[in-house]
Amino acid sequence: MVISVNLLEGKKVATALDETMTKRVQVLKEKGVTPGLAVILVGDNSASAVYVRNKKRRAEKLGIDFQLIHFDATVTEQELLNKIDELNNDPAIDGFIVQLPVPDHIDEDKVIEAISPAKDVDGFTPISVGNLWIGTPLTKPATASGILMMLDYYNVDLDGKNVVIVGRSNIVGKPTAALMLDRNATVTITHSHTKNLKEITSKADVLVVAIGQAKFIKKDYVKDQAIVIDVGMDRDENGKLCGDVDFEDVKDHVSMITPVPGGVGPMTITALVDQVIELAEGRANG
Ligand SMILES: Nc1nc(=O)c2c([nH]1)NC[C@@H]1CN(c3ccc(C(=O)N[C@@H](CCC(=O)O)C(=O)O)cc3)C=[N+]21
Repeated sequence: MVISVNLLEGKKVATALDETMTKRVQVLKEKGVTPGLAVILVGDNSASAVYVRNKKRRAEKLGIDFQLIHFDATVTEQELLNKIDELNNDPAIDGFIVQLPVPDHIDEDKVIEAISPAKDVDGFTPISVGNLWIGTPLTKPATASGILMMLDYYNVDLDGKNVVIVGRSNIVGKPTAALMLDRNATVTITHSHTKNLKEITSKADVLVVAIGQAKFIKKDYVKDQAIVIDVGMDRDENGKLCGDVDFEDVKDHVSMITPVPGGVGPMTITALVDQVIELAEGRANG
């Protein structure tokens, strides 16, 4: 008998959760409130364009007003800051994000700090990050939140589990650690200077990988029957989309694993639109 690997199918979970979210949007519309999401995209990064297109598709499917503000790569920092100020004060916009990365001549920290924490659906402003770490989140970073929504869907209990996160980015590694700590997991964050990485990752009950290196994690990094969450969006030697985990190498060794594509990516978008709907619900209820 061939036992096939248990996939954490983000794409299917996302579709299942869309139903409840669509209903929430309908209830809001009956109250005269349409959730509004804006995305600021700077330049022509082709990966960013794909992600933004996916966000637009999902938002519109749910009945959310979606506004794309696309600036040329040559936009000045001040023009970008002016647009952010405008969105901060636009009552039709419940939340917005500035798709990262921005071009080098623009100070990313300055841009993020200009976003009103009340509309920061990425959860990237210093106020949002502080609130996340003290356990009173205003908004939650979408990838981290999407990972938890997916684990909840599959009834994975994190309490007391050994979680190892590979990658310490502000967008994924750190916020995922914060949310999992809140679920009483024992969390270790590893990174490029970590010594004996393999020894640490192979003790993980749940291994989260977000480093942006194609197929970096092989079988010998993974504990038998571990749960593996692959946040990577990389290209393999043939230019095919793949993750940070060598799926074929580890798949017979793990209890559950996210595919790439179809895993964390769609859940990131689910978490983003969920956040926008939640803010709109706050607006509707005054
Ligand atoms: N301010 C900001 N917030 C973000 O949330 C943000 C960002 N900047 N910059 C880039 C990363 C990346 N990200 C993804 C979203 C959707 C997919 C997604 O839909 N992935 C599909 C396939 C995509 C494809 O076909 O290439 C999948 O995994 O099945 C992936 C990655 C959001 N990010």
